[in-house]
Amino acid sequence: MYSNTTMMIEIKDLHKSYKMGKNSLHVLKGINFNVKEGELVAIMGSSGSGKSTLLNILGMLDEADEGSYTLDGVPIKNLNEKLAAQYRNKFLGFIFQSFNLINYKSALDNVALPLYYQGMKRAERMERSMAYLEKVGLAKWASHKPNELSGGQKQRVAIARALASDPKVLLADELTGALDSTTSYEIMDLIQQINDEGRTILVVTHEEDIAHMTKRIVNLKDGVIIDDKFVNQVRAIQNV
Ligand SMILES: Nc1ncnc2c1ncn2[C@@H]1O[C@H](COP(=O)(O)OP(=O)(O)OP(=O)(O)O)[C@@H](O)[C@H]1O
Repeated sequence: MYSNTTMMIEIKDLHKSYKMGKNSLHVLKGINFNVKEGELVAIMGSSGSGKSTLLNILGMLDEADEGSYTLDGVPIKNLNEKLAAQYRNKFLGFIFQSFNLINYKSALDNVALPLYYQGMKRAERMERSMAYLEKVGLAKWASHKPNELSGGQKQRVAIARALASDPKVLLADELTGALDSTTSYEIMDLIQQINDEGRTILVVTHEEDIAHMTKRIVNLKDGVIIDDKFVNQVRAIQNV
């Protein structure tokens, strides 16, 4: 079904332990999985199963102890720190449960900030940021600060910020965790639209109904994948 599709993420025999004094906690115990371009994948598992650890490694925010990770054909281990940072900015967009917006900046400036760090000229970054705010339905709220926005609106700003760099992969850690169910489904509807346009998205969640709005569910337990299956995607908007 995917024979002509690019492999976006390839992970082989990934291990990660945390040192705890003299002891070591083996959190990821040989993870193997691949994600093709355009997939929408949920990573599920109970608390402590290693979901965030895996997402942090996929997001190049942390390194595995063993195993290989290839992102869009590039083995991550071969990159020096500077290249890794450039690669992360270019290829990956992050969305968090707690939005991680800067409170004293407007919605527009929050979206534009990563573009500033990438060296984009002001006129271009403002135009692009406005276009992404429009895409997430928040053009009218561009000048508002995060504390004037609802939780769902804040997450829309965060999604616009993640998209503005045009990353190949979006990584979301419990993106609906701070939202009521109606707002969660509206946010998942936006995620589904973004995926429909071909963007690869991975969503960590512990909520079954959110996971079923993706196309594939990977289940982690005690640091290993115990189940990896394609599912019939539930359209989020039916639930609103
Ligand atoms: N930096 C760290 N140092 C030590 N132990 C850690 C560290 N980060 C995570 N752990 C431990 O590793 C295990 C897996 O944590 P992780 O956050 O990946 O799980 P999770 O599945 O995302 O859980 P949750 O759903 O509660 O966020 C847990 O036992 C956690 O306490």
